[in-house]
Parts: sequence; structure tokens; C-alpha cells
Amino acid sequence: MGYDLIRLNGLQLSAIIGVLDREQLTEQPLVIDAELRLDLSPAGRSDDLRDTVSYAAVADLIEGIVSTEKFALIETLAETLTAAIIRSDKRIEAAAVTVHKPRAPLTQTFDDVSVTVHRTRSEVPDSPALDRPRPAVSGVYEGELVEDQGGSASTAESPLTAEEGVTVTTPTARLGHYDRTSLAELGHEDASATGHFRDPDLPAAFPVRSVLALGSNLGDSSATLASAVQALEEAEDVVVVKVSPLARTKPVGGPEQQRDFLNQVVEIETRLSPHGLLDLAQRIEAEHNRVREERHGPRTLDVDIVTFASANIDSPRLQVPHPSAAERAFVLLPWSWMDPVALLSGRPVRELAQEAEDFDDVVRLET
Ligand SMILES: Nc1ncnc2c1ncn2[C@@H]1O[C@H](COP(=O)(O)OP(=O)(O)OP(=O)(O)O)[C@@H](O)[C@H]1O
Ligand SMILES: Nc1nc2c(c(=O)[nH]1)N=C(CO)CN2
Repeated sequence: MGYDLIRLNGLQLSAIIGVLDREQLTEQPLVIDAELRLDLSPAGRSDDLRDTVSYAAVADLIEGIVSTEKFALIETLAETLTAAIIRSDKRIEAAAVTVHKPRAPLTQTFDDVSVTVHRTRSEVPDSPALDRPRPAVSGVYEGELVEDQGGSASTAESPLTAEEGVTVTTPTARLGHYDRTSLAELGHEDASATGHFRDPDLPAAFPVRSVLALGSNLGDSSATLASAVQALEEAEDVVVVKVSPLARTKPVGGPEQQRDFLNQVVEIETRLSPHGLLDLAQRIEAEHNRVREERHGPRTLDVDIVTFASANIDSPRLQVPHPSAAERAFVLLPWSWMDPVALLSGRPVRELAQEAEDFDDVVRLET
């Protein structure tokens, strides 16, 4: 294993980032350093850009994510960028990203605050099909984004161990002194500790995970759910990552004497905007003869968006996390069977399920 590195240092961007409400309204400067570990000897011999990873493409990838996504924590941004860089080209064995936040809201005088995330390929979760960055390169770099290089892309079989991970040697960019605003002035008490508000019409700059809850208690529910999952698998810009076992559940709310429901939870990865995903969910409901008659009434198919990455959304059409999901064992239990360590608004889904009133009314069906 070589020690070759590509380094991109001091990339100056601005972003919406921070846990304070004020920080979610205005952009602030960020400085980003990235290191990519890959074998540079093919390019060293050929003098051909196609034999390496273009640092310009890396800069574009970082800029695309920073300029379109909102984060609360610089840790999350660094993690997201590191994973996106590793996924962008199979030859990249490991990457490290440092996010500097020189105008962090501290009351003290300081030069810089930063986090560094180091990840090897084996530590980055698979992104089944949406793992290519958008080909957003322009001008002289057109066509330079390296497409799957076939034979030369071999690093997936030789993942680094954590101990071998790259070390960032980047000196902190000399950032000088910054404007500081006291936490009190910024209204610290309003800071939102979990998640961030997200523009529901903004498509994701990189694939994000979303959890969907499906339910049916009219018609052939088992066939309907299978067909809904298939429709998700076939949808553009969506990859189904995990599907829960089926649950037979007693109706919660709604008219008396409804049939039991079949419920299922699906985790997807998508580049759709939250509203785009809601459109897709409603299209799939409509294709399965969903007619909206009675609130909580019987339905051939219900597709709810439970989470969309860690976003909070509150638009006239869409609330995320789904406002009732945290109290519904018919959602929480199948979700916890599918993903035993899942969290919802910072709480273990398994624990929330145990507290839900309908906990005893959910039966796991063997598939
Ligand atoms: N997270 C969400 N997922 C799906 N729909 C949502 C969500 N948040 C808000 N909605 C809105 O809720 C409206 C009503 O949805 P629906 O008819 O499926 O409700 P319901 O199934 O009777 O009740 P519930 O929403 O409690 O499951 C939809 O038209 C949609 O715009
Ligand atoms: N058991 C069960 N109860 C419900 C369900 C559901 O999917 N399963 N959906 C509802 C409204 O979406 C209301 N009640």
C-alpha cells in the first residue's frame, strides 16, 4: 500500500451551517481541506489525467454539497464530504476532510475551530447505485470526471484498516481574526439540538437516506406492499437499501371495525427533494388505487415519509419527521427489526416502540 496523497487545501466557501437559529439563516465562511489517498503511480508514469483523480472535480464535488445542503454540525459536513469523495471514484482508498469554521459563534478570541474526519473505503457505507457525483464539471475540465475505470479500479477489494488511515498534515490556514457575536446575542436558547431545517424543494446534492412507512388494509395487502416496494425500486433517483419484515397490526384510530393492517418500513437512498419524494409516494399510492376518503380510514396503500436524512421539514404539504411516527409501534417496530440501531430525533427507535400504546398490537410475520 502506497502513501500517495492528493491534497486540496484552504478551499474557501460559504455555507449555511450551525446549531443556532441565526446560523441557519445566513451563510458564513468555511474553509475546507481534503486529502485523498490513492495510488498516483499510473498517472506518474502516463502523464494522463485519466489515470488519476482530478482535484478540480473534487473541488466541484465539495462545492456542490456545501452550497446546496444545510447542516447543523461541522462534523456532519466533514463526514458527508469524506464519504462523497470516497464514493466518487473507486480508486480512492481513503480520504480525510477538515472543515474550518472561522466565524464560529464563540465569545472568546480565537483563530479557528475545525474538525477532521478520516475514513477508509471500508468505513463508508455502500451507496448502491446513486454513488456517482453529479457530472457538474465545466469548461476546461469537461469530461474529466473519471467514469468507472473498469480494470484499473481495484481498491474495493483491498480496503485499508483503520490504523492505516491517512493523517492530515495540513497546517491550519492562516485565517486571522473574525467577527464574533455572543451566544446570548445569537439567541442560544433557541438553538435546535437535533436536525436542521431543510428546503423541501431542494434536490439533494448527494444521495441521502430516507425512511418510508407503508401500510395497507384493503384488498390484497401483501401483494400491494410488494408492488409498492417494487415501484420504489423502479423509481428514478431512488435506490431501495433495506426492507423490513411485514407486520400485522391492529388499526390505530379511524373508524371501528376496520380490518387489520399490514405495515412495512423501507429505507431508501435518494437524490429527490423532499417534495419530490412526497410526489413519488403519492403517485405510488394513486397507482395502487388509493382514494382519500376518511382520515385514518381503510386504504389500499399509505406511503408516509418518516425521515429524510436528519432534516426537519414543516411545509404545508409535508412534515418530517412524520409527526406521529414516534408514537406508532406499527412504524417503529418494523423499523427496528430492519435497523436495530436506528434513531428517531435522537432516541432509539426500539425504545420508542416499547413505549408506544400499540406495541402489543404488532405481530411480526415471517417472510
Ligand atoms: N411525512 C409525511 N408523509 C406523507 N404525507 C405527509 C407527511 N407530512 C404531511 N403529509 C401530508 O399529509 C396528507 C395526508 O396524508 P394521508 O392521507 O396519508 O394521511 P393519513 O394516512 O390519513 O394520516 P397520517 O398522516 O397520520 O398517516 C398528505 O396529503 C401529505 O401532504
Ligand atoms: N395499524 C395501523 N393503524 C393505522 C395505520 C397503519 O398503517 N397501521 N395508518 C393510519 C394512518 O396512516 C392510521 N392507523
